[in-house]
Amino acid sequence: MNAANWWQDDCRAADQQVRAAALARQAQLTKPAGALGLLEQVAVQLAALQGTPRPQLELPWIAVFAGDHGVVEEGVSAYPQAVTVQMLRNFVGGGAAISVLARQLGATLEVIDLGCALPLEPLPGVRHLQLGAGTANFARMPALRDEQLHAALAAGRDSVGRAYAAGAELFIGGEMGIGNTSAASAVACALLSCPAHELVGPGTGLDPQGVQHKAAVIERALLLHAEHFDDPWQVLRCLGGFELAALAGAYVACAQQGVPALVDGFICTVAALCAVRLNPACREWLLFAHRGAEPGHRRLLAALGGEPLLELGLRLGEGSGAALAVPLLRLACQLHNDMATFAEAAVAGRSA
Ligand SMILES: Cc1cc2ncn([C@H]3O[C@H](COP(=O)(O)O)[C@@H](O)[C@H]3O)c2cc1C
Ligand SMILES: O=C(O)c1cccnc1
Repeated sequence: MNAANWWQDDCRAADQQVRAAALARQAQLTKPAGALGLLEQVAVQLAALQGTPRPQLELPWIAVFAGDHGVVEEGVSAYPQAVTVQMLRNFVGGGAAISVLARQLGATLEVIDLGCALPLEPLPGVRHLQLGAGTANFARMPALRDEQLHAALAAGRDSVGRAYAAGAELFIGGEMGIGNTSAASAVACALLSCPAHELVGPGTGLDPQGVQHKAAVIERALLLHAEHFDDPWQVLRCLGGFELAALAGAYVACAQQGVPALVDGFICTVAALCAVRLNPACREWLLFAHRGAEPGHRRLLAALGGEPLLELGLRLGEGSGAALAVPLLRLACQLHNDMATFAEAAVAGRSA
């Protein structure tokens, strides 16, 4: 193994003894067996991942990765590229959806600028890594250079390192980058061997004609880069983005460092698919927050065997859907930890 390819290093294993204890506890709680559905499963999974029979979710860590996309010159987004840097200011100004959600949750919000196309002044509270002035247009050439992909993957890993050091019990990745539903769709088509029209959707709000044009641009790019599609690293290099790669690196690092990750929307789920292709053992550390409105999200979740907690018609990104699922996960933990057992409450168990 190439030592530089840190993403191939071993992942931590969930604690199977704790899982068995957590499952046994669920069976003793005063409710019909299985009656809390997916909430039981996520509490047990969090217990096994956190290595404790009493899972906790006091400090979620939210990292929003931002980067621009050269493919926007093909006219694939309903919004102008300037929105990426403008939203970076909004994240730290406190007015973005994820800023509001992070405040309400008492979560740490870290904002990482990986490389925007438009000029951006240094912003207090933003980590500026400047991997380039956005990616290249993947409809014409590879989106990233090798060193940019290495740096983006490492940026995700390093954010997880800070989350771990801060004692965060959950990692949420978010993204910002006009055009990134195109990059995400292209990556997903390459990894799933799927034609563009089956995965591409409106993103920020293209009309049906716009979606058709976006699919045609992606189809052209798929033909251009097809020789690389058996290697997830090459797929990210040819079709990905700085923030997609950082998210993929973060998800692998979560599994290596032992921090459960809660995956957000369509874009994050594509990054999760990349992570699982780069290092299949990381799958166990991924929880899925929601199924969003972008039509390809359903297929992505199915490919990953991910069972989302929420379905709210979200199509925002930024990590917002994952943040919205945190109260539910917290309640799942509290139910698991604080409900009485049949014996404690003197309630009769199942008769047959
Ligand atoms: C104001 C605004 C805030 C956002 N926050 C997240 N996105 C989301 O929309 C973008 C992807 O959609 P597309 O591929 O169609 O450009 C990403 O930046 C994503 O995070 C936003 C988009 C806008 C316009
Ligand atoms: O689900 C997402 O991640 C998404 C969908 C549309 C626009 N931005 C993000």
